[in-house]
Amino acid sequence: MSATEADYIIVGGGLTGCTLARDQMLLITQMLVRPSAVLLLQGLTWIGRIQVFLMPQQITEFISTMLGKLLGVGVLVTNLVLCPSTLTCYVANPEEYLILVSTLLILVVNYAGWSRGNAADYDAWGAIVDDSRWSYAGLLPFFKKSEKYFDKKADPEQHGFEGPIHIISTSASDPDRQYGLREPLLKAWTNIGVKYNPDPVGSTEGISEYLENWRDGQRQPAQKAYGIEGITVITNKRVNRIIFSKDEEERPKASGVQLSDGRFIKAHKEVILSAGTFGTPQVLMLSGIGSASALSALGIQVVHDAPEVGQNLFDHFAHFQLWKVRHPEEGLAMGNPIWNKPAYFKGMPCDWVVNERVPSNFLERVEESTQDSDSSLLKAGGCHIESSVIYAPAGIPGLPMNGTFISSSIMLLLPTSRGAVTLASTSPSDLPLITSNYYSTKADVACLIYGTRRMLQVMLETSPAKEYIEGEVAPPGQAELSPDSLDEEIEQRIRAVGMSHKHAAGTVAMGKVVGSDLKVLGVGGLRVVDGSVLPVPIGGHPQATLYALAEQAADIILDEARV
Ligand SMILES: Cc1cc2nc3c(=O)[nH]c(=O)nc-3n(C[C@H](O)[C@H](O)[C@H](O)COP(=O)(O)OP(=O)(O)OC[C@H]3O[C@@H](n4cnc5c(N)ncnc54)[C@H](O)[C@@H]3O)c2cc1C
Repeated sequence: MSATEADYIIVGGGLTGCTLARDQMLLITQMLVRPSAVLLLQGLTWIGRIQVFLMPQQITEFISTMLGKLLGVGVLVTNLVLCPSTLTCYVANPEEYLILVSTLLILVVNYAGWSRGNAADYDAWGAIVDDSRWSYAGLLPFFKKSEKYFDKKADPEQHGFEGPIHIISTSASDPDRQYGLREPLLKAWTNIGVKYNPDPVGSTEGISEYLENWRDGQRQPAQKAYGIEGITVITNKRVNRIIFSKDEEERPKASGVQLSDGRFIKAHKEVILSAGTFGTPQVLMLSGIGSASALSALGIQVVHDAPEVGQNLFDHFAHFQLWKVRHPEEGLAMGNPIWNKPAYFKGMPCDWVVNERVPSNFLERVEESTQDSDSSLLKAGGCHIESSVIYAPAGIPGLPMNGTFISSSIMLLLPTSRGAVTLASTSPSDLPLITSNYYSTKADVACLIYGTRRMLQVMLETSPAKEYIEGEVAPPGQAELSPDSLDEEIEQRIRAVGMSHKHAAGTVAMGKVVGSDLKVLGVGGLRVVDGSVLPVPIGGHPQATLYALAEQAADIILDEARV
């Protein structure tokens, strides 16, 4: 087949798109239409541009330094625009991001943090869509299929050892990767009552080693892990819209896509959208699938009235804090000469992840005072807060990387706030509008205050961590926080500096816009396989879940194709 037709067209070559493509290549000819979420780096004075939607301006300095250290090159991250109303960032001009130069190093922007959600989170998903394939037990074979877990003694009922994604812990990655705050932090968290959890699968509660998908000392993006050799790939072209014809019953059926250069690519079997939480609803709406009244108001011909397209946006909203260490000469933080060891850059400078449930008496108070429609999720048995300490001033602009500062992240695992993605205009090159609504429910406010107070207690009041921490460094214009700060003071701080953890999902929710077989309801020949289909938040970093989602999707599609 030529590049004007394919059996299956996958729109979007990000995490799920690459996974899906590889899984099906034995059976079908495919096309991956891919404007590529990559950073391109070259030489010493290189300029990189980021195409992803979600990079917060505040962390570009950290990323630049980290990448520069990792790769031994100078890195300048440019072209980012902060959209204040949404707490989300875009590149200024997504059409412009690919500057092709001779020797390119391609790097996907994703920190590689790896964790599954709690079993209860997936069980809630399976129950909502009434399909056990999306429960924890239903997804487990696909978690295992995707991973190559580093610890051969780990439970084979829970882990895979032959998959493409290499998972490794901080301590196993290199015997020389011994960060100075590792033991003090472990002891402090256990002294405050958190249990050590050696393998956070099924139940994620407790303190566990930080896990990452790195292979042989290098970050492992989806297209490298799965390999897209042999697949027809069109890069640097956006899909403007899906083209519909009619099936035998006169229902709309996706018959191909139109690219930004005007070309039409025909799909003999299916169009599969893997354009992500913002891209997928945008393409659907531009193609006439969305709220009929909103589409008509823009003059877009309605193919199927689906008011839920773009709704249900959620993210792991987070509060980052900065801390000054007492003994910078001991090499506790990035910037000290000790950090010239290559081992220290075999992943994120972090040892532990702490997953906690907010106590039930506290939650009951929240639930009594809240009207949130899905605060029931909080009761389901999952964890509500993830805390971690990073041995560098991540997320805070303007601070020197001189071995003096570290940072912490407190992340809402099961947010109850919901936002929306809508069209800004009928032009596919205009970015969609994002109304994040992050941190807008009482439950979210209460859970993040609880998590922030826990972090303050660990860092400032609990041995041995407190012996290493001189104090919190307040952002400009803000007062320092302490474990005794009032709830209102902590809330005010979070509202001033809180930000997305870049885990947005949910805008094409399963059960509302797509069925549990991932087919878009109301039309034929069209599926969605990406983070947008999650109906509810999952209390882990999304990668592990999305690889499993794409693996299961590939099975569903292959099974149907075999009939
Ligand atoms: C800075 C950052 C750090 C992160 N760190 C972590 C982490 O440490 N751990 C973790 O688990 N998760 C992390 N994530 C989240 C994780 O990367 C995402 O959840 C995941 O990539 C989502 O996968 P996806 O396939 O749904 O979408 P994506 O991977 O975003 O892929 C969507 C693709 O579609 C393309 N596209 C969009 N619109 C169109 C169109 N119209 N035509 C053609 N192509 C289109 C995009 O260019 C992109 O390549 C991070 C995200 C960011 C941004």
